[in-house]
Amino acid sequence: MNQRHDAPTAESVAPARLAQSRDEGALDGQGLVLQDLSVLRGGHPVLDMPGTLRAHRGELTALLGPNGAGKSTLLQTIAGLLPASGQLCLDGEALASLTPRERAARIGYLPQLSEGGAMLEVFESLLLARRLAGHLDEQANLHHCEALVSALELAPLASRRLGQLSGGQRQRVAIAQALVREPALLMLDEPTSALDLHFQLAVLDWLGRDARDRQRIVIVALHDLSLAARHAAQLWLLDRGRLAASGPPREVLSVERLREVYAIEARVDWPEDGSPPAIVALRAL
Ligand SMILES: Nc1ncnc2c1ncn2[C@@H]1O[C@H](COP(=O)(O)OP(=O)(O)OP(=O)(O)O)[C@@H](O)[C@H]1O
Repeated sequence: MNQRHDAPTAESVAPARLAQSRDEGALDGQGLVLQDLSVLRGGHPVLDMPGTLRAHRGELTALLGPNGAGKSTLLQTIAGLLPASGQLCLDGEALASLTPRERAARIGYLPQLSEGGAMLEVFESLLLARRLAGHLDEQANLHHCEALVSALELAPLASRRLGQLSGGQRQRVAIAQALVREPALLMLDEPTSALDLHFQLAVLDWLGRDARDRQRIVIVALHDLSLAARHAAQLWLLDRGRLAASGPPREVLSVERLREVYAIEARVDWPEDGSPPAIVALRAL
């Protein structure tokens, strides 16, 4: 197997040659800013991201990279679940200075696998998630949950218990549970992994629209490059714990870069008529 797909090691996590240049050095201002971030797991370096990276309000940012590249580690670090060195600022405020309660109110994080609450009904679970996030106006809560149920096509499931749902249905409810809290920063780790083609498109459409309408920062870890290219305003591409590239999809997703990072031969089509891009993996190298 190609060495590129090996887990990062102390040797492979060298300082990234390509540091993000947008907003270099700016920790203030709107959005999420990461600066000189590095993370150890089990005593080994798994993320090393020198430079400054910003996720903007109102935009969907897709986090890409092969297995073991560090996507979940990065999201867990931003969520405050892993210690890191470097700076993390949300709308100009250091995340480290927030209390756990403040952090929980402002940051929503949906892990790759989320279980629990099997006996709760879908609608009840949304109301509970919203109340736990500190939204106490019951009328507004009902209204908000109903709107979300409709938007994510959950109405037929509203009174079903979570434990009785299929994997894809459960995943859609988990996305709704994260959204219903209305965090300023929403991070979802592979939220479309169990969804059929209709819901992959519908959910990402909705997340993009929600980011724009509510000026939310949304970061989504994805493996599907076509989905990322179609829905994200910018991409962060990780490779063995380093930032290989960041920027608009058309700049990041070149045939050469996919060969280098994913060890694949790919076809990358950006239709001139503005229709969605198609990225097809042709062969593993
Ligand atoms: N609990 C842990 N303890 C020690 N090392 C870990 C732990 N979890 C992950 N790692 C290591 O951290 C590195 C990054 O893993 P991470 O889960 O962030 O990758 P990923 O990009 O999300 O991968 P995938 O696409 O497979 O989900 C890998 O080398 C992995 O082996």
